[in-house]
Order: sequence, then structure tokens, then C-alpha cells
Amino acid sequence: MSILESINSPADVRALSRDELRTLAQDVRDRLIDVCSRTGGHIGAGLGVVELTIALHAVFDTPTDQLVWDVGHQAYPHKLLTGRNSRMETLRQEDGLSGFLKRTESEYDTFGAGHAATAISAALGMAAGRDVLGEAFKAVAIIGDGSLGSGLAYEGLNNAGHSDRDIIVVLNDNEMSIAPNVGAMHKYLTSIQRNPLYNRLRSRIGELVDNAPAPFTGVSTLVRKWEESVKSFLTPGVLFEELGFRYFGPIDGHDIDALVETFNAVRDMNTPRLVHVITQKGRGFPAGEHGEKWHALPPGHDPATGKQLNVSAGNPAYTAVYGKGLTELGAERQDLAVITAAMPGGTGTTAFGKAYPNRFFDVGIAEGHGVTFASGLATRGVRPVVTIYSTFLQRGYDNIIHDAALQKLPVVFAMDRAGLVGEDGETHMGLYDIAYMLSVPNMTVTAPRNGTEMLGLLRAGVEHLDGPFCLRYPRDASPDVPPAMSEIPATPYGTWEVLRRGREVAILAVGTMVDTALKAADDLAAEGLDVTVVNCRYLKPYDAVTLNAILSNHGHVLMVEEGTVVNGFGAYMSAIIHRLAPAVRTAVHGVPDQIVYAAPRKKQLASLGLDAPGIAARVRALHASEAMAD
Ligand SMILES: Cc1ncc(C[n+]2csc(CCOP(=O)(O)OP(=O)(O)O)c2C)c(N)n1
Ligand SMILES: CC(=O)[C@@H](O)[C@H](O)COP(=O)(O)O
Ligand SMILES: [Mg+2]
Repeated sequence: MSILESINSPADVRALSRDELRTLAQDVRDRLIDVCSRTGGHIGAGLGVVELTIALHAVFDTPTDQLVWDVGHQAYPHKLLTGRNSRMETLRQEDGLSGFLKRTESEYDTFGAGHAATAISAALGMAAGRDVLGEAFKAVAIIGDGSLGSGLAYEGLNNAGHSDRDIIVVLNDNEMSIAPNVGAMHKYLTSIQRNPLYNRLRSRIGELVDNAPAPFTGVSTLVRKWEESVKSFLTPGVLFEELGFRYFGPIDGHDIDALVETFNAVRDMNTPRLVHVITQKGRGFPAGEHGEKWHALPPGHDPATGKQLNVSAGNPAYTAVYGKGLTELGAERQDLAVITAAMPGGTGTTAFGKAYPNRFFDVGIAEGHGVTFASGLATRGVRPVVTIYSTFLQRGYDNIIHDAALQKLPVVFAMDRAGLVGEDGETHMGLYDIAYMLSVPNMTVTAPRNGTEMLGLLRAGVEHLDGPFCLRYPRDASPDVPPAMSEIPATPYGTWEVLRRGREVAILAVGTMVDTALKAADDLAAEGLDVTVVNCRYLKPYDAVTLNAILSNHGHVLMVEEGTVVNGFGAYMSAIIHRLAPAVRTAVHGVPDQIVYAAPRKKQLASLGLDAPGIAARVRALHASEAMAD
């Protein structure tokens, strides 16, 4: 039996010798590599923090002491040590273990996560709660170097340093975000890693002062002052110290002895302290040194190569279509710039960045800043395309309103992963962008039915000068294989497209739901129900001419969208239709006001009725409701 198999909780970890802890680290790595080859998931981050996780659970009295992992994608080793080893095969699956952290999953998951940079604020809140209630436990935030580039992390540090509370921040520095890390903070951390001189000098000064013989004791204050000024040149963590933290590090994050000793030393202090740990992302992955590609891997991959087994050929993903079209558009337009928030690979913008490095801006995990930065670019006549996942753009909402929309600046928002995202689960769902964008004044809101239309809308967005413009597309394959960007004209502004003409019920469908509605219409036609299907590619402004024509000869209108029904397109159009044609019956079909958990995307769509049978059932019900009323 491996040591890992004997671990039922962190109490078992605390009973192990140092040698056994080292063996446990190897067991954890082996198990992660093996299980993730079947489940897929965020393998790289977890492999980098194996020793760190073991040391934290060995030193701190979890779950009384609160470990707050940032993002949670690196928490697989934490899951293995906290009673979830036997369920690891269910990782990221329906009703299985979450790929992130969830308070409902384990008492060791002290704070839910999935989005970056929340850990310091959450841990500080816990520390403050402890102090209010007179409790005694340690609050430890573990945050990566990429996430430390986020504004939210600074807000937490700033508040924590000032508060003087008992809180520990562990900075897990692997010089990587998903892609190689960027930004001035990254440069600063790298300079710390490369400059161990101060550590040696500082401890030497301390020894000299403390051991000074009697006649020289008076100089100690002077020497201390000198130390303070030297420190500002040489101290590795002067920035953190100036923010009110005691800085410890840099420490080798794969050396269990060093980690355990450091955590033992800082554990019982009671002011803000930061432990800077250097780790290697993806450490021990058989396919080789870590790169962006090992951040997350698909289920069914070969750990020896990292390659997916049994890949089925199919149409390209929307992301790939977008990335290619964007790069081609970049050749046409020298004024086009692209902004990503630490996700060049995920958003398909790497190729644009390689082709036009001076027009490509990776702002780090700083979505709000990215939006305002793009708004600044727009004031100078540059045409910025902010490419961010729908879920992460939520971080930039105030900036969208305050900086882009109120000033009517022509910023394009390309929202990838809009809709249901599958196995990442509830933290990553792109279900809210229609609702949050429709309510922004001056915003054009669009959703394509396929890859070609996505590129047509992208072109329309870049040509639109009268305010911000957004387009949303899913984590899915495009239903078509688009031609080159040069062959795709701009999708005419504010227009809908009637794809099928019926008489009794009209379906106003959005984006991914257009083709699904057409399938539903075929099935209904076989039953004798003749349905009109409209591609509502512009959600706002809507196509008033087409809408009026529909209302003049249909008694029922069903709106269908892959987004929340609360304040979505259906709600928006219902209000308009009731004003224009009060006799027309309407219904809204979308994602109900509920949390959607991890499952394959296709399954999520089907279980919410966002497939052809689900839409057909809704049409029948709408039609029958009138029959009953009549
Ligand atoms: C607000 C937000 N933006 C983007 C992401 C996507 N994302 C997940 S992990 C990650 C990189 C995090 O880097 P770091 O904190 O250094 O952790 P590491 O993966 O290196 O362990 C990014 C950009 C996210 N989860 N949340
Ligand atoms: C941890 C995180 O937030 C990202 O890694 C995210 O899981 C990426 O999602 P995609 O797999 O859709 O790119
Ligand atoms: Mg990192």
C-alpha cells in the first residue's frame, strides 16, 4: 500500500516523518498524473504544488486553520490529502468532484473559487471574522504569481497590510500564469529569485548587531537605520514589507524540509506575513517541461506525450475560427489592436500576437484594466478588440459602462466561452453576458449562428464607430468552416435574417440556438405545425422592420437563447412585443434562474431543454396555451 492510500485526512499527514512526507509527494504526483490522464483537468498547477500542499497540511491544523487556495485549479493535491482520493476519478464530471474548490464538497475547502485573485480578500475576511468573534485559528491565502497581477490581489494586500491582522499569504511563484507571466510585478518577483544576496547580507547584519560588544551597542540603532536603507536596494520583498507584511523567502517550494521549517517559524507570529515560494509548474509530468499546453489537458490523454487519444476530426472550434479571422483582419487593418487578459492561448489570439506584437496587449489577469486600457486606445483612433471569456469579463463590468459605453467609445468585446461551458462548472459559465450587455446604454449586442457569421459580426464591430460592440460565441465547434476573412463582408448592422417562413409560431433564436431551432422546426413541420425561424444576430439594436412583419402575421413568438432568462434577450423582446402587439403571446426559453453545474456541454444543453426536442416541446406548449385559452 502506498503512503497516499493510508491518508484519510491531513491528521494522517501530520503523523508522518520527513522521509515519509517525501515519499508521499511522489505518491501524490503519480496519482495525479495517472488519474488526470483519464479525467483531464488542470494538471500543471497541481503538480507544481505537491510539496507545498503537503507542508501546509503538515504544519497547519486544518480544517481549523483555514487554507484559502486562489483559483482552485491547483487544489488536486489538496483534494487527495483531504479525504477525496477515492473520488478523484469523478473529477470534473457530472455529480463528481469539482475541478475547483467548493465549500459544499469538503470542510477543507474553506472558500469557493474558480476565478483568480480572491484568496487574500477572503482570508482577510476570515481573519477579521475570527477577531470579531474572539476565535483562534490561522488564515492562510495561497496565491499564484499570475493572480498576484490582478487588481483584486493588491486591494487585499493593501487592506491586510494596513490591518496588522494575523494573516499569512503564501505566494506560489512559478513564473507562469496560463501562459508565461507578464507585467512589472512578474519582473520584480523574478529579480527576487535571482538575487539571494540580500538574504545572506541581512542575516549577517542582524548577527553583527545582536552580538555587538558593550561599547558598540549604541551603534545598533544607526546600523538598523542603515539596514533599512540598504534593504530598499537589496531586500527581496521590500515591496511587501512596505505594504505591511513581513517577507520570508524566496524558498524552494519543492524542498519539504525548508517549507515545513519556514511554516513552523511563521505560524505563530501574529502580524501580516508573506512567504514567497518558488515552484515549477507541471513538475514531474512525464511529457516534459511545463509549457502553456500542460496548464490543462483533455480527458483521455497520454501522459508520456500530453497528446489526446482518440481525437475525432470535426469542424474547427469557434475560438480557432476567431483567431484565424482576427489575424487576417489584422493584416487588412493596421489600426486593429487586440487585448487579452492572460489568456492568449485560450482566446485563440496567440497568432495575432506573433504576427503583430506591437498591436497585441496581454494585460495579465486584469480584465477591468484591460477594458479601460482598450477604451484609452479607442480615444486615439486605434480599434481595440478585447477578447475575454464571458465569465471573466464580469470583472470588467463597471469599466464597460463607465469607460467604454458612457463615452461611446468604439471598443469591440469578443466574448469567448459564452453560454454553457461544460466541465469547468458553475464558476465559469458564460450565462450572464446577454443580460449584462443588453442593459448597457450605447452597447451593440450580437451573437452569430456560425463561424462565418461570427467573422462577419467581428468585421461589423470593427467598422462600427458609434459606441462599443460585443459578440458572443460558445465553447464549441463552429457548425461551418468559414472562408478567408477577405471573403466575409460585415454583417449588415442591426439586421435579422428570416431563415424559415411559417405561419403560426415564430421562433426568435439567438446564436447557438438558431440551428437548433431550425431542427425543431423540421420536427414540428412533420406534425403539421408550421413555424417561422428568425436568426436574431443583432440582439440590440433589434431589427424593427423584421419584427413588425413577424408580429403582423404570427400569433405566438418564442424567444430562445443560451443564457439566463433573467433580463436576457427573451425578457427584453417580450417587453417590446407586448408594447407593439399586446395580443401576441410570447414565451422565453433559456437557462432558468438556477446554478448550472459541471457536465458535458451537450448534456447541459439537453437537460435544460436547449436542444431540438426541448425547443419543439416549448413551441407546442405555447401553441397549445392559446388553443386552451380560445
Ligand atoms: C478572473 C480570472 N481571469 C482569468 C482566469 C483564467 N486563469 C485561470 S488560472 C490562470 C493563471 C493563474 O496563474 P497563477 O496564479 O500564477 O497560478 P498557476 O496556474 O501558475 O499556478 C488564469 C489566467 C481566471 N480563473 N479568473
Ligand atoms: C482555471 C481556469 O480558469 C482556466 O484554465 C479555464 O479552466 C480555462 O477554460 P478553457 O478550458 O475553456 O480554456
Ligand atoms: Mg503562476
